[in-house]
Amino acid sequence: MSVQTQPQDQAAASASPVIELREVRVVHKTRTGGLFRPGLVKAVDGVDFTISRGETVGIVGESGCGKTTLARVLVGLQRPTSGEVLFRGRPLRYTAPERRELGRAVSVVFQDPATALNPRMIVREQLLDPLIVHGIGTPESRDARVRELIGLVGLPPSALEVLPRQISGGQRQRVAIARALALEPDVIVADEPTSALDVSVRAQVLNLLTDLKEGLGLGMIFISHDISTVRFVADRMAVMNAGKIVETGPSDAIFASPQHDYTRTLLSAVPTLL
Ligand SMILES: Nc1ncnc2c1ncn2[C@@H]1O[C@H](COP(=O)(O)OP(=O)(O)OP(=O)(O)O)[C@@H](O)[C@H]1O
Repeated sequence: MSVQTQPQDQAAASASPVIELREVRVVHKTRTGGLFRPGLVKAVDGVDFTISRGETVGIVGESGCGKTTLARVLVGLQRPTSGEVLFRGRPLRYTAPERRELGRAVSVVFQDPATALNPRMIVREQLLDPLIVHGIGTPESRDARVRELIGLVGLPPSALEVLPRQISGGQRQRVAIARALALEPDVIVADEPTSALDVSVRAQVLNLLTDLKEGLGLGMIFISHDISTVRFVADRMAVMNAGKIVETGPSDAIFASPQHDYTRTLLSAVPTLL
């Protein structure tokens, strides 16, 4: 099943897809098959998926359904076992220059900012790092960009001078988001970006992500096990179960009238106020 662009996403419809997956499968080898006999897990099982600038698509499914493996395919960290990945319309061959270009165009925000950031580098260095690695700008323009980035995520310039452990979990995730924006990506993949945070700061980080993608016209793939959070962020969602996308459509329509049994199960776990 593919995730199609809706009429309300006119701008996105006219933009060409940044990433397109066609019948993508990823099979992992595991050690659980028995002695001398590795088992195989179909983590992603025949997924079609498209994302363009300006579009937000949520991916929802319970733990182990293949969301993170799919995210890794989307950012080029995982090669599919079969199927095709198109990057800006061309089949990805995973050459070093292509991976570099993909790394610039599609960035990722992971669940836990504590592991995404280097504990020994101050925030300024963490934000400068991608700019230096990609040879972008002069020392002066990089400094200006770093100040701009920290402002974009709602932190004061003084936050540039601290180590990750000197700020809160929510502030660390803001730094991770700033880092993900450093190379002006077309698409951000946010993989459970609020799951490791205190409940009290989750909404702030979600609001920041939605404001940024609207302000910057980014594409966003928002991944979560929580269907209510996905609905809050994404106009459209893809429901994933056992490696397959079993249902896709506007988030409100899926809430109002789920078509697949698995989606109904996810919705039955959503608390209501009545
Ligand atoms: N590197 C790996 N080697 C072997 N099996 C793996 C590997 N990565 C994932 N798997 C297995 O593939 C399946 C999908 O895992 P994946 O992490 O993509 O799902 P997920 O929906 O993101 O789950 P979670 O939210 O728990 O991370 C699971 O059965 C998992 O155990």
